[in-house]
Formats: sequence, C-alpha cells, structure tokens
Amino acid sequence: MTRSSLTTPPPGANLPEAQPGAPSPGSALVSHYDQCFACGPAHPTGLHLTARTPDGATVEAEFTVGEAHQGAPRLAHGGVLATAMDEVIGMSVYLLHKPYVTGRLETDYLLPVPVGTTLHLRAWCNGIAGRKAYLEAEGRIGAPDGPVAVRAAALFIEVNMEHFAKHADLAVTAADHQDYEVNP
Ligand SMILES: CCCCC/C=C\C/C=C\C/C=C\C/C=C\CCCC(=O)SCCNC(=O)CCNC(=O)[C@H](O)C(C)(C)COP(=O)(O)OP(=O)(O)OC[C@H]1O[C@@H](n2cnc3c(N)ncnc32)[C@H](O)[C@@H]1OP(=O)(O)O
Repeated sequence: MTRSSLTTPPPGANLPEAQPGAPSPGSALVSHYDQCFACGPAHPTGLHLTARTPDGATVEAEFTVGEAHQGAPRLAHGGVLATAMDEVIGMSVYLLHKPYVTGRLETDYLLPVPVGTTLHLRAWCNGIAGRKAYLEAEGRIGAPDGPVAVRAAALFIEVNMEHFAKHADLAVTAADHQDYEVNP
C-alpha cells in the first residue's frame, strides 16, 4: 500500500484493545442505517455490503458489483470502490466501540473490477493515537484469497454524538445506536 504519513500510525500509537460490549468473534455487523448507500438493505441501488468480524479485531465483508455501480462500461466506478473501502473500514467503529468519522481515505486501484464480481473486503486497525485511528483495508476479486484489486489506508477521527446532533439526524442515529451515549 502506498500511503502518506497522514495515514501511518505515529511512533507510540497503540493497537486497539478488545472493548467490553463490542461485537464478539463470529458476530455479524449489521447495517448502521437502512438507507446507507454502502450497507443499507433498503437502498435501491446501494452496495448492500454485508459484514462480520471473524475475530473481534478485523472486519470481513462482501459486495457484488451491480449495473448501478459502473464507471467505464461494465467496470466498477473507482468512487464506488472507495465507498466500499470506507464502509468496511468504518465498520471497525463497532469494534472500537466509539463513534468515529472518516478524516482521510487513500486508495490504490490495482485491478479493474467487472460488473458481476463479488469483492471480498477485509479491514483492520494499525494503531490509535489520541482521537486518531489508523486503519487499512483490501478488496480481493472472487474469493477471500483472490487477487487484490483495491487497497486503502484511512485516518478516522473520534467524535462525540454531538457531531451527529449538529450535522446529521441525531434521532435516527441514536435509534440505530442505542448502546452509544447520546448526550455525553
Ligand atoms: C456515518 C456513521 C453514523 C453513525 C455513527 C454512530 C455510531 C457509530 C456506530 C457504527 C457505525 C458503523 C459503521 C459506519 C460505517 C461507515 C461510515 C463511513 C464513515 C464516513 O463516511 S463518515 C462521513 C465522512 N466524513 C465526515 O463527514 C467528516 C467531516 N469532517 C469533520 O467533521 C471534521 O473535520 C473532523 C470531525 C474529522 C475533525 O474535526 P474536529 O474539529 O473534531 O477536530 P480537528 O479538526 O481538531 O482534528 C483533530 C485532529 O485530526 C487531524 N485531522 C482531521 N482531519 C484530518 C484530515 N483530513 N487529514 C489529516 N488529519 C486530519 C487534525 O489535524 C487534528 O490533529 P492534531 O490533534 O494532531 O492537531
């Protein structure tokens, strides 16, 4: 992965520890919002990405590239692939058990991804320093050990629920995430 210093953990960053109440190994990670373009089951043309944590530390997910996801004819749009990487990395928030948002996302495109392909995604955290979480993901074609088509590195920033009160619909967010403290 070609990554900048902004998505590289600094010296002294710590690997995340298992959080009480976070999803246990083998758990499905459910959609955080029905209408999310990446994971919402109710989105008409979304990626309908489904995810789980095999080990309580990493996230695995799949999505199948559809007609609505094209850029070049019959190929996935790069922005759609970046969405998938953002989402599988974002699902790590469940494991960190705190609200985070994407601050920076860097993406390497290694192979074209044709319509009909199932992309197998995996994300993990390389370190946490203060409010900053340094995460990485890869997307493989056709199988969990298939050829790598996309890699991403991200900087996520911890926020409080006021972030969503100020910028989003807190009622919907809170209803979907009752295990988070809404009024810290
Ligand atoms: C979307 C989820 C909603 C639900 C959430 C609720 C519960 C969560 C539960 C489950 C969620 C599960 C799955 C979610 C899955 C996928 C979602 C994908 C994630 C997204 O799709 S999310 C949307 C896109 N995302 C944004 O909408 C962010 C817009 N943005 C801002 O809201 C602010 O910009 C913010 C908050 C990022 C920072 O603002 P701030 O005022 O709090 O803090 P500040 O600016 O001081 O930054 C603190 C330190 O981070 C450094 N820093 C900041 N940004 C940087 C950058 N870009 N590059 C390098 N360094 C950066 C600074 O340099 C400083 O560093 P230092 O401390 O060293 O000086």
